[in-house]
Amino acid sequence: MSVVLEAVNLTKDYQQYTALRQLSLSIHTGEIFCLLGQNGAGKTTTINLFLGFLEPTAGKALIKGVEVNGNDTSTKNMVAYIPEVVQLYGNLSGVENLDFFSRLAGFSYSREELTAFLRKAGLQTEAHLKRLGTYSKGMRQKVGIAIALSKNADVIFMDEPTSGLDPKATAEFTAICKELAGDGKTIFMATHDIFNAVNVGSRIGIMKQGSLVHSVSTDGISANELQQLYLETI
Ligand SMILES: Nc1ncnc2c1ncn2[C@@H]1O[C@H](COP(=O)(O)OP(=O)(O)OP(=O)(O)O)[C@@H](O)[C@H]1O
Repeated sequence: MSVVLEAVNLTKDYQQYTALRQLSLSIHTGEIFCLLGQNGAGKTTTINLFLGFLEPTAGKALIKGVEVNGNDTSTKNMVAYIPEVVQLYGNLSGVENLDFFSRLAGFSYSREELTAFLRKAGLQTEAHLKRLGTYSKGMRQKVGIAIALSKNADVIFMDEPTSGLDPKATAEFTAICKELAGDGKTIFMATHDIFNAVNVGSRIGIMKQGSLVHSVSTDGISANELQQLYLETI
């Protein structure tokens, strides 16, 4: 498996404060990496450095071997970002939102192709033509995933993807992530949801005050054991 995401001594300081301290990490194709840590541990900072929204103070972030540089779009084209609350147009339908955002990214798809992306993202066909304003949080998230698929992104970053989702929506989300990883997508999520991290993740990182303290495989680890490790760490 090839390395898709790499951080090499990646560091971000805000004046005197170090939000991310010498992160070194390699994530391979098809991995689902879940980053845990208390509020302020540096999870969003890590994602923003990979997305090129922030400039590192030291070290580098690479995507498929290409160094992330805020002024260069080459790595931006390889990634998609799904924020905690997916911002879409409430007056447009799911398919219209997808059409709009995929065009913005430079793609033009037929109606059949758009609905195929929505179905792949788990959105039921009956919902495709309904106004976004009527969608639940989980449904909006599925449109976010469909947008990521339509951009042909190799890596999908997610911030708090299961916060506020009910157990059924969380289970659906987990199944979709696993399917995408099986198709060769790489997923990096920041989360507080230990139980779901064990369920969905192939590897878990635990951050404390800007440092990655643990990076463990989920093979053979229970949610209770991970919770114990988390509590001992933070
Ligand atoms: N623009 C900024 N200026 C100064 N400090 C900042 C700035 N952005 C983030 N920080 C600080 O950097 C630290 C890491 O923040 P970050 O958002 O990465 O944490 P997080 O782990 O994502 O937290 P949460 O779980 O609350 O989202 C925090 O202490 C935060 O206050």
